[in-house]
Amino acid sequence: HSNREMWFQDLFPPNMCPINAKTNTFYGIMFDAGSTGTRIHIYTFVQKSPEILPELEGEIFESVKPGLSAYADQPEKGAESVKRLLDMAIDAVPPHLWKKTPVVLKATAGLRLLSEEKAQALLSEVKEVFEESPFLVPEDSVSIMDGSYEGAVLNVMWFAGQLSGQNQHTTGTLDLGGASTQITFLPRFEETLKESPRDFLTSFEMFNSTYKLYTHSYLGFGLKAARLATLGALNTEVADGQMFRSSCLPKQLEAEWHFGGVKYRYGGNKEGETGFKPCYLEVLKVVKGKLHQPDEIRGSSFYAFSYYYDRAADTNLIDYEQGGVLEVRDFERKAKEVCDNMERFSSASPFLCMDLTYITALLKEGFGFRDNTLLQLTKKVNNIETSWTLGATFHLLQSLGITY
Ligand SMILES: Nc1nc2c(ncn2[C@@H]2O[C@H](COP(=O)(O)OP(=O)(O)O)[C@@H](O)[C@H]2O)c(=O)[nH]1
Ligand SMILES: [Ca+2]
Repeated sequence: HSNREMWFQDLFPPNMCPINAKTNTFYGIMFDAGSTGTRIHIYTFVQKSPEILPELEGEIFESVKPGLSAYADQPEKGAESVKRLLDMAIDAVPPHLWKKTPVVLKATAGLRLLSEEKAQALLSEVKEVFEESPFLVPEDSVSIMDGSYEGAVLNVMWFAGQLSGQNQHTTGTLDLGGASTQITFLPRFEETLKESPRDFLTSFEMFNSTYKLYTHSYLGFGLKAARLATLGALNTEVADGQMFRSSCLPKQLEAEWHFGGVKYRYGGNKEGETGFKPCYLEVLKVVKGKLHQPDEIRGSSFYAFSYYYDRAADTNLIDYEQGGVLEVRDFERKAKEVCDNMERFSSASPFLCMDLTYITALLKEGFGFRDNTLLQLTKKVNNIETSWTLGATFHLLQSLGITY
């Protein structure tokens, strides 16, 4: 279908062809440079007339691991991983639209955790790759994204009903990345606006509407950063051969782990305690009192993405393809099951107990959700990855005047 359309457009420029007179097809290329991987999203939009919003027609998605921050000391190699993904766009976008197709990379928490100097070196190598490509390179095309923007574009997408259809009961979105975590919702009560820190509230314009949002990104509270925090290894100088131990890990375990360009040695409590109870106490130190708890969300339901989804799927709480609906207490039940029977889960990641326990503590003690708060776990809707990248691309196309 799309091949025919391209053939058609090449022969008859849209403005000369009566059938096509009002149909406008355009593309947007958005890179998500996350802490654990780099992903390219190539979106196709179709706008049938100036009065209605463009529709998302399709997406091409590809990803590579590790993320850019793993190339902290080899920025050129990092940029190379971006170039390989960008080559896909050369094939995906028809040549006559290259110059009108913007390419943007937004880095999230992984780069925020690097030194300014190393992060900038990576970004400028990537910028060079973009400049050498045939695509439109807007100003600020390569940057570290503001955490609240990340939350906003993810949430607004859902509210605009572009993807989700009508779901009036779900108030907001939760995203759990490797290095940071976001919470975003549309406040319903005046009280929430009054008692929230000022920088947690933002106005956001999209789809010709203004949304007043509560949104915050907690840096260092992503799943992988939380592992380090639980081990006591986050933001510390790691001495050579230093060993970090936790009751959340299998007793006999001793291993190595690379994150953000640093090598960590970690292991279980050989002699001491292991299991859910001591683990929960360890993890609690990481979250307790560290997050703002808006009253009105305690019993609301939320969409939950990324590692919430991945860990729920890993432990069969939801179907890997379909997703599902869970209560907060389901994560706790599963955390107990895994932590109190670590031998039985030895084929899974050694961090499974810690991850599930962290998710439980983050939801209950961090955000203050109730045991029966509903979480809607979703990965794809109509075959489109649910990601902030779609909202950000839409926003970008609007600001460049590429849509009508
Ligand atoms: N559905 C979906 N999940 C994604 C996508 N990109 C990343 N993720 C998830 O995001 C998590 C990793 O977070 P990451 O983005 O690397 O770290 P961050 O920089 O802290 O946000 C994992 O759970 C991934 O499965 C995507 O395009 N679609
Ligand atoms: Ca992310």
